[in-house]
Amino acid sequence: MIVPHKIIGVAVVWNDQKQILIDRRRPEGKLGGLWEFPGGKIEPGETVEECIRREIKEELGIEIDVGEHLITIDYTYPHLQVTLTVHLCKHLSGEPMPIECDEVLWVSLNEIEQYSFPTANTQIIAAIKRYSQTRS
Ligand SMILES: Nc1nc2c([nH]c(=O)n2[C@H]2C[C@H](O)[C@@H](COP(=O)(O)OP(=O)(O)OP(=O)(O)O)O2)c(=O)[nH]1
Ligand SMILES: [Mg+2]
Repeated sequence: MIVPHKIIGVAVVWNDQKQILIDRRRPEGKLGGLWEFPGGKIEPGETVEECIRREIKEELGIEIDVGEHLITIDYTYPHLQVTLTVHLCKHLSGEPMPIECDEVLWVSLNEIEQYSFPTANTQIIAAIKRYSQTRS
């Protein structure tokens, strides 16, 4: 069966306390109620970096600095194929607000396992852990 393919820019946003921003998807729909890293579909003519900066402003009302590419994940759910292009980002200003989601939260890398993410995110979280080990 052919499923739709979405290309998504995804932000791993760090603050000065070495916490990461996660948001909870609205309860309705596929993957409802799960936590994710903020992001969304790349629009025509937009770079991944531009997409990520725009989506984070739209969804959470904050300004970020979009930094280096962390990992790209291709994953196929029963209903959808996603390509998640993940960048490491730095929080610049603004208090995150749940504009298009249910909840937003700053979490430490140690706490992140306590939250339920879509299956594709397992690889993202592993990559964040590898990255933070090489840095410390
Ligand atoms: N933003 C984000 N999306 C993720 C993650 N993991 C994951 O599987 N996804 C999937 C869920 C969605 O199907 C897709 C993101 O698409 P989207 O944000 O543009 O669209 P959506 O499903 O929330 O809703 P819509 O705008 O299409 O109505 O990628 C993640 O960590 N962050
Ligand atoms: Mg989204």
